[in-house]
Amino acid sequence: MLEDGRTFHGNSYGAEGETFGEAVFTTGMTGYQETLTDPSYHRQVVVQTAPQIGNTGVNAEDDESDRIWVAGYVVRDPARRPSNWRSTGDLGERLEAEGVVGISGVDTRALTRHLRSLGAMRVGISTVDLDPASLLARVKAQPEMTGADLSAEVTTASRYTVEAVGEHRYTVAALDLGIKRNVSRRLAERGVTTHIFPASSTIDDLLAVSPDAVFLSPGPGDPATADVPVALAREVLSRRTPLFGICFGSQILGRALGFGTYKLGYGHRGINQPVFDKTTGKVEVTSHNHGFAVDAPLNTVIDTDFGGVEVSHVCLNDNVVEGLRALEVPAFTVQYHPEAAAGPHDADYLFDRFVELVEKVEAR
Ligand SMILES: NC(=O)CC[C@H](N)C(=O)O
Repeated sequence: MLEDGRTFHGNSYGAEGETFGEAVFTTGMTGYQETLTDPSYHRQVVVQTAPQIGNTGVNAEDDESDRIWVAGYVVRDPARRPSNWRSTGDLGERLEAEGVVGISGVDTRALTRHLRSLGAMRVGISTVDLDPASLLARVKAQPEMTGADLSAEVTTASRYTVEAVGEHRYTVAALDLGIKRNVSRRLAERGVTTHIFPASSTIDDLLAVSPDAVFLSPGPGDPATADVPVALAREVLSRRTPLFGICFGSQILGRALGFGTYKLGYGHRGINQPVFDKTTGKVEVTSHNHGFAVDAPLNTVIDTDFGGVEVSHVCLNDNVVEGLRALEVPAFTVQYHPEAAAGPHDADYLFDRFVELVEKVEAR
């Protein structure tokens, strides 16, 4: 039941019961396990446009966090029998085991077109309340994503460390606003040890590990609510410690530089979004999961409290800001996911850019 009253009937998939959230669609044809376990999908009911989901089962290696985060799951045709050499289980059974309410047999193409025309909106899925009027009333009583402050609900309870692989080169303090495992994995491959901090950490907490750089993670919710991490980012910028932000982290760094953020109509979620890197002139195919974006002018150097800043990356579908680069302090961001698993890997170079930025600052 969507908040505008449009209803889709289907079969129970995963757990029975009832769930509510923001209905969003993702166009990724692979990587459903990574999608489900991405904390940025907290409070969102994910609609998969790919018609068949679950074909390769689930495995022990691909989770991006230690649980499924989506509030609900909408698919067309779930696999009746998974088959893959890495598969250790069935997706429907895993959804059920984790209490995730889903629905199958839905015309996900019609649902996606509806969301694309009218925008992301609240939704409910129920196997218990089949009365449209009462379900609709409860959908409308749910909180909206605009104004949602969710970092405290997804962040780590205490600090932990992911060690560098091979020789240790640098130490990064990462603020966990909903981090995905592949971020620290990508850094570890480059000799970086990452200390992952709870969202409420202060600048002194971060400085206690003597970081060579700070990372602001992806995460769920409305960046306009993230005043505490924005203040922290401003302190990091003032200290000229290298700073890299991904997605939610990009929005926070954008706000720290003085930009506003706004909600997109239906967001970018998928793994084939074209992004133009203005620093190289190259187009990369990238993974996205964002419903908000930074509001900044595209083709000019913008004067901020921390010197000139330019938009470094732009989405070629709709000209949305996909990255920022500070010219006078060592800080940059991307709104999309260079750490993307199951790929694509075009944007992997951004982790090299981060390490090169740290190298440059250290060499001074
Ligand atoms: N993946 C993310 O970090 C998402 C950021 C933010 N919650 C958005 O939807 O835009």
